[in-house]
Amino acid sequence: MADYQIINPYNNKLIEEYDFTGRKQVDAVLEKLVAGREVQAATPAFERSNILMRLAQLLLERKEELACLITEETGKTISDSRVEIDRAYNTALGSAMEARSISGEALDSDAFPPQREKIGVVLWKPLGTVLCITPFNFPINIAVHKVGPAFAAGNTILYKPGPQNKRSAELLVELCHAASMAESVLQMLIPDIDATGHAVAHPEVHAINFTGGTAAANAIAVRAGYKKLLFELGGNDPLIVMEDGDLDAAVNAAINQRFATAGQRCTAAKRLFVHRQVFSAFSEKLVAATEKLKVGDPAQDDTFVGPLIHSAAADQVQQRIDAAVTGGARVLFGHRREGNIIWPTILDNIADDAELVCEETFGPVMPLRAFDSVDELVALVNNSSFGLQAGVFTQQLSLAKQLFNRLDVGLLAINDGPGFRAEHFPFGGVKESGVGREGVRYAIREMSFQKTLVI
Ligand SMILES: NC(=O)c1ccc[n+]([C@@H]2O[C@H](COP(=O)([O-])OP(=O)(O)OC[C@H]3O[C@@H](n4cnc5c(N)ncnc54)[C@H](O)[C@@H]3O)[C@@H](O)[C@H]2O)c1
Ligand SMILES: O=CCS(=O)(=O)O
Repeated sequence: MADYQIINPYNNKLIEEYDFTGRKQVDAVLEKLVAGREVQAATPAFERSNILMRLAQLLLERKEELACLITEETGKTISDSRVEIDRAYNTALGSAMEARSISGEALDSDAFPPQREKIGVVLWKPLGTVLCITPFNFPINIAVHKVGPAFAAGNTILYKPGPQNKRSAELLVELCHAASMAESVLQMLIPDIDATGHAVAHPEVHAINFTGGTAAANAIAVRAGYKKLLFELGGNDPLIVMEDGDLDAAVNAAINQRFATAGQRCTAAKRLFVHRQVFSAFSEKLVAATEKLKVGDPAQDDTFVGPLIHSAAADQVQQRIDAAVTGGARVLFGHRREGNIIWPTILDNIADDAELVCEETFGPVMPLRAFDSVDELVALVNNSSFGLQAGVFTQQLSLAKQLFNRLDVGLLAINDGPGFRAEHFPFGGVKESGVGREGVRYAIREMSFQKTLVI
């Protein structure tokens, strides 16, 4: 039996089965990427930019093919998959633009005695070879968020996609090579866990750019030693509705940022905190909007919620919902499953220590929690091992600024949900949500080092 079977999460059909690669293939590919550093060193920034522009164009030209592959592999609805390719286009375009402006700074030595009349010229230089490891849920855009900036910075790249995403990843690499990214500059492998760890520890790998869960991140950190780590990890992001918040806008954000992608987003609105004064009105609007969502075949254009990535993922979400209900939670909508599909589910009266609330729950379920004061809200939101993003609906700018300062997150969106993301904004969290920042310009710096010339 093959090491891995790609099974369509909606219809359980076998798409492909294959064996993982081993340490020998990792060593052989890294030998190519060492040679590729000379190719990168000889490629000026404007040529790297042009290659990334061509990649952006190819992503648009092959959008439907890429979107269908994502839907087949992950069960993401075709409408969400198309949006992902539009986002990947922006990410590639942003990488192309930033490649032309990786600027450093000049320093005068006369800031401190003795007088030496020296000038320091500080430039950003590539680290060398970056191992880019991506998760299942946004297989193309998250890969472009790694490959694009790594290439723009002048690195060579070993790209390790999720095992479920082999075909979409292969097409992405085909497009990168068609855009003239040399094969000695970008290589893709799907090694087994041991060989992946071998790559992490390999002396010719200078940085690990990883997006995924905490368990994998911890395993990588153990093998990586003091290499540069860029970790984009989990989230348990709050969507907050204050007593003066726009309830229709908040419902729209909650629906799109929790039930789209079947809730499988690091920045999904996984916990909803609603001021008690508007709790009933918000809940009624939310249920009424949720009832209208189409659930089912992700290949249909009008489907809003498709299946989770596999049965184990659906089992975990169902068990957490069942446990919350057993613990006294009230079901306002949903609590239904068919195959790998979990219906959009809305609960309230949930215990604050329920696993559904305390852990990162990767599914279309919304726990609603009423609160009465800002101090209570801050304590509830910060009582998490994660700290990725947050969103608050309020008209009080002073309150929003207070929450910006008091919440342990990497981003606070005002009158939007925690799922807000612009590809060129800095992206990342605190605590167990990760280390470092993506967002094209910031990722370029993470995969570079500052080199100073003194004149
Ligand atoms: N912060 C972000 O930008 C972001 C974005 C998407 C997903 N995520 C997180 O990713 C998780 C869901 O994605 P997933 O299920 O693919 O995550 P995962 O951690 O299971 O896998 C992520 C990647 O790491 C690889 N991997 C797994 N174990 C490994 C190990 N021991 N050593 C090296 N590599 C290993 C996988 O093959 C995959 O390519 C969630 O926690 C989600 O919050 C975070
Ligand atoms: O899973 C999170 C990825 S994104 O949609 O926030 O970029």
